Amino acid sequence: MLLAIDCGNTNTVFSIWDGERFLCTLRTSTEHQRTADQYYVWISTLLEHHEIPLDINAVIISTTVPRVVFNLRVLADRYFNCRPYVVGKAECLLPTQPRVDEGTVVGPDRLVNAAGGFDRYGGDLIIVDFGTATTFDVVAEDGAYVGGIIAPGVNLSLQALHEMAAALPHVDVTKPQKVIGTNTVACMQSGVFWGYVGLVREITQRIKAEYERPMKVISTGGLAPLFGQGDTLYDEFDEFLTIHGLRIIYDYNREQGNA
Ligand SMILES: Nc1ncnc2c1ncn2[C@@H]1O[C@H](COP(=O)(O)OP(=O)(O)O)[C@@H](O)[C@H]1O
Ligand SMILES: CC(C)(COP(=O)(O)O)[C@@H](O)C(=O)NCCC(=O)O
Ligand SMILES: [K+]
Repeated sequence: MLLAIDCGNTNTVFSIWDGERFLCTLRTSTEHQRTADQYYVWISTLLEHHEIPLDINAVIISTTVPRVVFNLRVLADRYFNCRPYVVGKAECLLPTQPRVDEGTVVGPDRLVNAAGGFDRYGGDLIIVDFGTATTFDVVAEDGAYVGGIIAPGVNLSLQALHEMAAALPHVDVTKPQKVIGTNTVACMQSGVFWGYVGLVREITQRIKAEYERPMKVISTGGLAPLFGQGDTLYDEFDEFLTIHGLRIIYDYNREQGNA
């Protein structure tokens, strides 16, 4: 069984596969202090709940938080008796190399999205990923990651307003009924919601104009559907794009005989 780990700045998602068959995902908050033993107790309890035997013998990790790698490596070594592939490290091969400025370290999540997106939808893509940051990844005709955009995440923007402005409360993002807010919460929700709809529309349009070839827009991340509602911001929403990308990169390494 394969354990594929997608660790973002906010949440870590473990997905479990039996051969090619996807079994389940488990989600926890990202904390670099969490030890291998703590992960193991958590995974084994949840798998027991799902009635899935714990028979993991391969691990692949993508993380935007470098400090979590140590404990995840210990987890793989101590409990699953294997050496994990860590996306972005030399030991993990990529189907295509990114084409970016020399010395740039691309977020592994973006390389994984590019691999998953290319496998599912072909090249010439814009992938919009709503995470801690909102990222736009441009995938070329041959599947290479060739750049993109990093914007502040939706919840990060709302949190920043609350933290930096004494009179602004903590609010959750939602689609407001009206644009003109008539109370503080409605004003904040309108600013963030319509601001992000505009951000996504403007950035995708500008990428398309600069790229000079027809492109498909794929969205992923828990908040993506909210912003697509009733609008034509994306061609597809793909909740499992990142874990699919991890699967593709894992298979590629096996095919290449990279043990
Ligand atoms: N379905 C959802 N509804 C509301 N908020 C969500 C949903 N999914 C994720 N979030 C929030 O979006 C933010 C980014 O989460 P996530 O996509 O897990 O980020 P990352 O990949 O950077 O860890 C977090 O604040 C999370 O709580
Ligand atoms: C842009 C990111 C912070 C997004 O991370 P996330 O929101 O998924 O936690 C991450 O991809 C990252 O740290 N990137 C490094 C810089 C780059 O990709 O160019
Ligand atoms: K992201």
